[in-house]
Amino acid sequence: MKTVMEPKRTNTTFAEQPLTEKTEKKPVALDVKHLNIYYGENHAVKDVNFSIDQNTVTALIGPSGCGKSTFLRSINRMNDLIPGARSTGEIQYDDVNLIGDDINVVALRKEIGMVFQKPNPFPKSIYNNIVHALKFNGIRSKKKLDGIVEESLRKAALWDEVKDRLHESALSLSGGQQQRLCIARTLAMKPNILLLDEPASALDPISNAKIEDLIMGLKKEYTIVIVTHNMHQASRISDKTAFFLNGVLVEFDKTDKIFTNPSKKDTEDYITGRFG
Ligand SMILES: Nc1ncnc2c1ncn2[C@@H]1O[C@H](COP(=O)(O)OP(=O)(O)OP(=O)(O)O)[C@@H](O)[C@H]1O
Repeated sequence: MKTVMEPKRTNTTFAEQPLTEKTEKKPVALDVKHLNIYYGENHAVKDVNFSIDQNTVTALIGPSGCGKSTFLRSINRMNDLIPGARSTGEIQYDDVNLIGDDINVVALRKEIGMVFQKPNPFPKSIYNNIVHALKFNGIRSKKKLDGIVEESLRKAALWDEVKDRLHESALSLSGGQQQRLCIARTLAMKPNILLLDEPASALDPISNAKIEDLIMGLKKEYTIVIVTHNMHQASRISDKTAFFLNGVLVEFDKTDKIFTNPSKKDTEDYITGRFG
């Protein structure tokens, strides 16, 4: 696996820095230990401990404000952008603590990509949405860029719908297509882990189903962590489910177990809709 430690300076630019050698994938993708996240005085994530296996889909569920998105954003350091946010503890990834001080956040976000609730394509062509970051990272060969565009769009189950209109504006796509384009854009960076923050909640049921199928297919190649408010979606697509409440990880287990025989009463109350 690639590493996200601050790369050694060479005569290439910072953005072009290679992410160093690949070694064998470990069975655990992310190992979270005593993770605490604060916004000023607000203790939003409280002493969370669990590990996420490679090539699985993990659903994060829980009522609004329980810390799901905060936890998700901490994995690729998006919380760094929020004034007053700070974290303690560890998120181990390939023997590197992702919340440590010595992390190259640019490299980290290539390896751990994120897709948000609202599709946010650039106001550029479909093609340029995919190649934008690749060009920034020094890839110039048209043949290579064309290849990555096709590969990413195929993986995101969008190629057949857009292959004849690659140079049209991404904004001309439907919401569901835009979201698959955003997934393709993330896949073009060749990540190991995909973080999805309610990626289908703003979409119609057919687009939602396409995104769910896509996620289930992508886990062969990627480790996926998804925040969802949709219990049916969590039970359909995830292997494991983490239930958060008031910043605490109440229960983490196989999805079947969480939805059929949870160990904690709070989990049962939440999944059966008796909560709040
Ligand atoms: N940018 C921010 N600045 C300050 N506090 C924040 C910020 N984002 C979230 N919080 C606080 O952190 C806590 C957890 O919020 P978070 O958004 O992580 O919950 P969530 O479970 O993802 O909620 P939702 O399901 O509504 O998206 C809440 O108390 C919230 O007010």
